[in-house]
Amino acid sequence: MEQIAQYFPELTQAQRDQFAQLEPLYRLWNSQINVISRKDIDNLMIHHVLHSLAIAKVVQFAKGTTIMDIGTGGGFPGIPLAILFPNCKFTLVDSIAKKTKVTSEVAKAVGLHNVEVITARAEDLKQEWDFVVSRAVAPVPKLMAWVEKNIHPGGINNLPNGLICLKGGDIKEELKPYHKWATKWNIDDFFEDDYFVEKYVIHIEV
Ligand SMILES: C[S@@+](CC[C@H](N)C(=O)[O-])C[C@H]1O[C@@H](n2cnc3c(N)ncnc32)[C@H](O)[C@@H]1O
Repeated sequence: MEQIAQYFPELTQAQRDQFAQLEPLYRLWNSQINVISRKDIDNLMIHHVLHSLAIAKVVQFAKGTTIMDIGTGGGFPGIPLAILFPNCKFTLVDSIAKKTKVTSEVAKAVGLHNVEVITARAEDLKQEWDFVVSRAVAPVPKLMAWVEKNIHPGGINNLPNGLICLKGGDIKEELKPYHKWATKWNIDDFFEDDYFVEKYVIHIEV
């Protein structure tokens, strides 16, 4: 928990309590349904929770903003973001029901009233949101092909509505078609752990 508070000192006690609940909850659920690599569960707070929160270092979602997390798996980046932004509405989507079961149970146990969880394929979603967020799901062109229809342009935030994804390694090729609309931030400028070297937050305006 202190690893999170160090970078987000303005957390309320309620949010600190919610973040602190994540580790025991994910340990319990992950022993039944694998949503995080078993080798990585000891690194939950840095590799999964803090990594998800890198998005909050590039955009402070305003009250009422709607956000969809596509391919949320066990709830990343959606669950940590929903704790951090209690006045925004999050829809967490994955095509695999076993994974959305874990996400729903964690959201319920933590008392997140700003989260709905849907089992569906991205391609079939009809609803619209301000932002779509995503980690480790598909290359940017594929993500955009799936979800561009679900993002309405404009918005009330410091970044225009669009796709925000967490990416790593060499992403030059996948960003090429979007170079006019994409912005990239190095996560190791925000957080000190070596895990964040060559990891990026990417925003693409619609
Ligand atoms: C590698 S996991 C990443 C999970 C989570 N975002 C994370 O970072 O821990 C990729 C997830 O994307 C989901 N997924 C892949 N294609 C999808 C699609 N077309 N629609 C919805 N979910 C999809 C998979 O079911 C899987 O749970």
